[in-house]
Amino acid sequence: MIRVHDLTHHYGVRPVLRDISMDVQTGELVVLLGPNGMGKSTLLGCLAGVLWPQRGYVEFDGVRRRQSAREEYDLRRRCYYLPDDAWLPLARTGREFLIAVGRLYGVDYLRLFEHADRLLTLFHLIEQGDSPIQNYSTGQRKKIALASALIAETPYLLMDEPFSGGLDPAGIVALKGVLLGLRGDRGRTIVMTTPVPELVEELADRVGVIRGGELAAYDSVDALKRLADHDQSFETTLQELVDPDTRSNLEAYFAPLPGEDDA
Ligand SMILES: Nc1ncnc2c1ncn2[C@@H]1O[C@H](COP(=O)(O)OP(=O)(O)OP(=O)(O)O)[C@@H](O)[C@H]1O
Repeated sequence: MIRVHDLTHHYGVRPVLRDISMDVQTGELVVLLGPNGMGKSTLLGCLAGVLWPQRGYVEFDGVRRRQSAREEYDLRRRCYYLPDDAWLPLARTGREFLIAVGRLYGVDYLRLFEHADRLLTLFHLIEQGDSPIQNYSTGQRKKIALASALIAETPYLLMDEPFSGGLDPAGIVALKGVLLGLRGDRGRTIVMTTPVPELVEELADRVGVIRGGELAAYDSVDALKRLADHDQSFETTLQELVDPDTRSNLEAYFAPLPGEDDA
């Protein structure tokens, strides 16, 4: 289980997250949703231990992040953090990279080679698998980064915008399927961010909406669905939670400009 308690984070004097508290149960897939620049990546960075909140704390199974070097080291081996612009070893092949990540996370050798093959197949990278990553297209780089997160086989997976960055439709379907499979059958705990409400209904057990530096909503998909009006889709309900001003801003945008006839 992941516990975030009363977390506040500033960049300089500017507060980005204020008093965030949330629990993620083991085996859940939680989607953090919010407009651009609202602090989703910052919250994920705090969960991952790469950012240190000014107040509050993050715990994994009762172990607080960055409390002791030994505990933090153990935690990092159980928790894979994939930033949205993950570093890649450009001179290495995709396969070499996957094998190196798997070894770093202590995955058994025999499984590792088979798993790497399956990931390369799943993401249509078999042909590129033995070429240096510098020859990959943008979408292929995203796919190899995603594969690196999956090959680590960690119980906790923190992914920043895994569906962005040029994934093609087949890649999106593959990633959705893998995340659903891991959550359902293998009891992995996954926290991911996205600015796109469309992904939530299919994937999430629970949704956190970050707005104005606060957790504006944190509930199960079923509970959020009950908020939806009969004449309104779940996506529209989510969209309104994420950005209540979108509709009025659209109306304002299409209002007659000076000199236009408003008849
Ligand atoms: N290193 C930094 N120094 C100063 N300000 C930062 C830094 N990183 C992020 N910010 C600011 O903090 C706010 C939250 O950024 P963050 O990247 O967490 O948002 P986000 O919700 O993930 O956005 P997006 O959907 O665009 O990825 C933004 O206003 C951003 O400008």
